[in-house]
Amino acid sequence: MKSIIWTIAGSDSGGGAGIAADIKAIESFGGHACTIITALTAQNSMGVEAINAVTIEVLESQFAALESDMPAKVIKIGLLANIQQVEFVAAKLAHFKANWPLPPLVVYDPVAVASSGETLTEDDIIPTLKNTLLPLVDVITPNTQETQILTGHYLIGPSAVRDASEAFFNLGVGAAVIKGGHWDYPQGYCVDYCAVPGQEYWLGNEKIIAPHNHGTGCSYASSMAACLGLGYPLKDAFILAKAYINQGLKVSVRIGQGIGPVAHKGFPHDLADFPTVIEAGSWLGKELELEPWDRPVVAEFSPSETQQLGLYAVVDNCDWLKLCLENGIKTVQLRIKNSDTPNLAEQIQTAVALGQQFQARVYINDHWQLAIEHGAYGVHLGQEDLDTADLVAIKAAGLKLGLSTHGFYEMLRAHNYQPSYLAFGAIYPTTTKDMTGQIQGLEKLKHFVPLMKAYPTVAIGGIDLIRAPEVAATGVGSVAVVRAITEAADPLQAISQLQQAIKV
Ligand SMILES: Cc1ncc(COP(=O)(O)OP(=O)(O)O)c(N)n1
Ligand SMILES: Cc1nc(C(=O)O)sc1CCOP(=O)(O)O
Ligand SMILES: [Mg+2]
Repeated sequence: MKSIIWTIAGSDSGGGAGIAADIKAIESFGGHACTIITALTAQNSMGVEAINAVTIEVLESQFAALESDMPAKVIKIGLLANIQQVEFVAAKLAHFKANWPLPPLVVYDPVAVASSGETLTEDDIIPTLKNTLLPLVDVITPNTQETQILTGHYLIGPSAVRDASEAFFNLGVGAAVIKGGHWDYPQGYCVDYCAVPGQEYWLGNEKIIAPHNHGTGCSYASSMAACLGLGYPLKDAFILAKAYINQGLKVSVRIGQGIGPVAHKGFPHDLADFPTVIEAGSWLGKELELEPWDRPVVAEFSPSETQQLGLYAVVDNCDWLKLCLENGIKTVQLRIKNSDTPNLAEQIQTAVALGQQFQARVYINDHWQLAIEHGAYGVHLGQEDLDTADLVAIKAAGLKLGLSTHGFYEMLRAHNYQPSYLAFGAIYPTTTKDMTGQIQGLEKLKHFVPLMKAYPTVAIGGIDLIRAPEVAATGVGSVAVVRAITEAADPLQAISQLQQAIKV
């Protein structure tokens, strides 16, 4: 069933922002948009002529109709036209959060000031917002101006952005997404910030000069709401929303005599529309004073000689490794998770030699120092390893590098390093490793593969003989398995059947 997203917002008679933008963005991501209209604004591409707030009775009737039949997974809030509306909506949200079996997530785009500069609210709602609504908000998506109004922090640099997000947390907000569309820092770039207590994400891309940008704030917040409704983690919703807006800005056109609306072009499929994940050590990271600033982002690892890595066996000792190679598997990983394994170095040395003997691609998981020491073909690393491994040394030694990714954000982060292949996981639930909260499913894999078509791609996690054909049908270049081989009643038969099953 489609996930239901309510949008509580104003109607823009010009069709560019508010409810109109919200519906288009939510539907673009496959959500179902339900609407609770707070005001019938009279506006066009030139500006706002009237607000026309609805009464609390009209608001109540919309809530009642939806609550009895179509409860929301995510509630996105835009324009609240007056203090009574703020108080009423806050009371409703408090009730839903306390009483619904599945409490809704609340995404709030504080439309305190219209992009045209005209205020859309009838009175000073800021104190009421802070006291009643913000403590119920899971994700707030203000622009720089709205951030300044709500937190009192003037965004003169990265540390002020951090301070502002802290101020939101102190007001009871769960996560802050501060949009940098109006912020020219670094010059010529558009940098967005997302934070939950203890964790922050920065995204950036060259500023897209698009005069027709009406409705970007509403569309951004609705895209995030839709993605959260689909079960994407916050960091993935963040990157998808930004890609959606970039895509829309690039093709937006004039409608009317003034500022036209951002375009709505469906789920973002073009890598060129995705922002860069800003890492400490990159030039953008240095501009933003991200730490540690002295760990350079190393890119362009030795390219793979083929896009199709085929059946990829992930095993924990050299007996299995040899059996796989003897039976024709050309991509194998030695994955020994216990660093105290007494003969670890010996096993890695043997694995390297077996790879050479069978002219196969043998990757060493985790132990990159020993992999370099013993002249391995390649290493496979996880996202955490990117913060600690000596990537300069791995690249200098000419080793291939495979990187794990779990979702859009990690995929775009891995893309910064231009590894030899990208692995997407966990596609299905698995008992080999705790992947709670990181199961991607086939539908996401269908997005990952074409986005990253420049790389050899690998799917991993819970893949067996039955699932292998549908995984291979996504176009992924390799299917990686542990248990489908090591726990098979007849491993040799399993290898042969898996090889057949992934031929598309
Ligand atoms: C092909 C492939 N993909 C993903 C992984 C997982 O690697 P990582 O995230 O480093 O986790 P551990 O395997 O170290 O637990 C992999 N090993 N191989
Ligand atoms: C080692 C590993 N890494 C994963 C990831 O998603 O990064 S899933 C996984 C386990 C794969 O084992 P099986 O084929 O037995 O499900
Ligand atoms: Mg690892």
